[in-house]
Amino acid sequence: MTRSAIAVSGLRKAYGDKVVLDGIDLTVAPGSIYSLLGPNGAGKTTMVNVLTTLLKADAGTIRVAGHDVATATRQVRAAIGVTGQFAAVDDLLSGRENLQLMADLKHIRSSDPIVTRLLERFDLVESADRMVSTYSGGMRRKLDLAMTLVGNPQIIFLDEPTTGLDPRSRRTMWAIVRELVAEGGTIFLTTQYLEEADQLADQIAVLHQGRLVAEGTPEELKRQVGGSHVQFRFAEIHELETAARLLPESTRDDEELTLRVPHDGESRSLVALLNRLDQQSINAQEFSVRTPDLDDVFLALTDQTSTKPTSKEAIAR
Ligand SMILES: Nc1ncnc2c1ncn2[C@@H]1O[C@H](COP(=O)(O)OP(=O)(O)OP(=O)(O)O)[C@@H](O)[C@H]1O
Repeated sequence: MTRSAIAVSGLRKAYGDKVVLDGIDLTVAPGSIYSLLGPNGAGKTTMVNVLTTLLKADAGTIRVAGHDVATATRQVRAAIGVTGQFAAVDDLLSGRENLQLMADLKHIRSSDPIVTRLLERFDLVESADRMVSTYSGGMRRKLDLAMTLVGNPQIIFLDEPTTGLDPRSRRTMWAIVRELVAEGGTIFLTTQYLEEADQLADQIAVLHQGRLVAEGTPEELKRQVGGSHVQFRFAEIHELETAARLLPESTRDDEELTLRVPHDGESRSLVALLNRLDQQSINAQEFSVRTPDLDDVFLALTDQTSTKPTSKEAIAR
């Protein structure tokens, strides 16, 4: 059996009487991307800090790269790289100097070729000798990740690596993350962006109120909230009532005047459905066909049913 890159059992962590992680079990397969998804304050950074030896757990067994984080801190640190939300980058040094400093900290001799390769890889050659204070947010994130890769860590922790980045920089970052995994690395990624987890992760875990409320592949999680459906909105309650009687498989929302009808996603059955309504002279003010996305999963799991996030990507706080 292949050894897990990360194996966590019964992890608990509280700050005073505030329990942040309340019995977490998870395993991460080598060479995969595992995404821990949760809104602000869910405990994602706390989890990363425990797994990367920066913070002691109150209870539980945690092995990273086969080493116990409580007793083999040095071995764990040698096997991992961590890119934090607040970059460890020094603003008053150039990009090249930051990378060199990291190589020195890791006691890497003759680091020049390594630094040059990383600058090339992250498209930072032109700005390599400029002070980091002049870099854009996207460039800083790339430099931060480049610094994490100094010393070729087996397991890379990315704590919200794209928060605050524009869509183009976010996509560049995703491409880099995919490359790292293609090269055999293991990624533990925290994010509050559903789209990011959907795009990148092999396994997603949803963290809510200290517990993992769901775990699975993006497809498995989407399946949990059911299949596609058509949603109709009516102008009058009597139209909703007539439509609901006609379509007993539907679920209705009297306040919103909407009706949700399960649907197989095919155009022919959509036409048949619309015809059934039309034959009874029922006219919906609007309708939409929806396949479940991770927004639905998150809202269903955490019971935040009142409002849908305005951006498809972001989970509402
Ligand atoms: N050192 C600390 N002392 C007390 N409470 C803390 C400490 N660090 C974090 N917390 C609290 O623990 C909870 C989890 O915080 P954490 O930073 O792990 O969440 P997060 O999911 O990473 O959030 P974000 O997305 O906002 O970074 C929050 O309520 C936070 O206020």
